[in-house]
Amino acid sequence: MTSDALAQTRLQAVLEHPGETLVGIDFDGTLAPIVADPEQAHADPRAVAALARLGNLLGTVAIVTGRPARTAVRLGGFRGVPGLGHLVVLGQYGVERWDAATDEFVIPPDPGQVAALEQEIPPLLDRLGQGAAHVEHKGRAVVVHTRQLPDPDASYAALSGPLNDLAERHEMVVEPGKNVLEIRSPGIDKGVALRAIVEETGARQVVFVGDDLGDLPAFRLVEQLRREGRGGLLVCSASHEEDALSVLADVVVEGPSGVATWLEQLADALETRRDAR
Ligand SMILES: O=P(O)(O)OC[C@H]1O[C@H](O[C@H]2O[C@H](CO)[C@@H](O)[C@H](O)[C@H]2O)[C@H](O)[C@@H](O)[C@@H]1O
Repeated sequence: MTSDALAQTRLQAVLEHPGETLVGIDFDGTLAPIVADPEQAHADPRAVAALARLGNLLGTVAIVTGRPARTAVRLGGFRGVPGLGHLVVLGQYGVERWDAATDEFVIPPDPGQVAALEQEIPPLLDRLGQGAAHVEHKGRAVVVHTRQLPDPDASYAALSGPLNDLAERHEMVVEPGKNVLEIRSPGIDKGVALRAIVEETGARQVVFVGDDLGDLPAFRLVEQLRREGRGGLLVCSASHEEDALSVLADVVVEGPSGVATWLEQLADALETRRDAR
């Protein structure tokens, strides 16, 4: 079968079994455009509207993000949206959770070593001539951004080794991303998070939509689920910044606006089938 035919077959399985389908979707670069200030990364309203339609059609819709769950809920504008009454947000790579149905957050305490590690970051950045880098504090993780620096790629290269060494000394790991080096605890990733919600919901078809290296474990998990006999469809939100996911994807769309269009088309197709019954 050609890859196009395979993608079509995988989509068809979703269309035929929406009630047993889980859609997992990343936030930054997928639902929200990449912008310089992480506090200004709001979800595309078209994507949120499409997710609300899908919330009435599919078994489960879950946001799986590196953002803290509270931040994702706020920047996504997900609270109180009709159709998103059962949305699940898995934040900080699955450590945190928000359920729209109860409006409850489950947020474990921050790991103790983060505070000590954070204190070392400003002098380290200064020593490396990168003192203007934006530092995002996420409680259980800390993120150094190079996007707003004069040469983001050179700064990224200069910071990568020293931040990895710092993380290692504090028994943490670096999650690389688009102009970001995020220091966080090991042991959980989006693949682990996605596996847990797939088992919890009993989903037989899993769609995952992502754009960056942090989404790779979720892509790998969907490949694994296929080997275990479940259906899986992978959608890449493509950009010039990262191409690791496009080779694995069944569907490649152009950034968050392409994702919004793809979600709208999925909702259209599912509604047409529902109305024809
Ligand atoms: O798992 P995600 O939802 O993709 O979150 C991963 C990281 O995304 C954020 O950074 C990215 O988006 C920023 C806003 O558009 C952009 O400025 C940055 O360059 C991107 O890498 C976020 O700030 C991090 O905390 C997340 O870990």
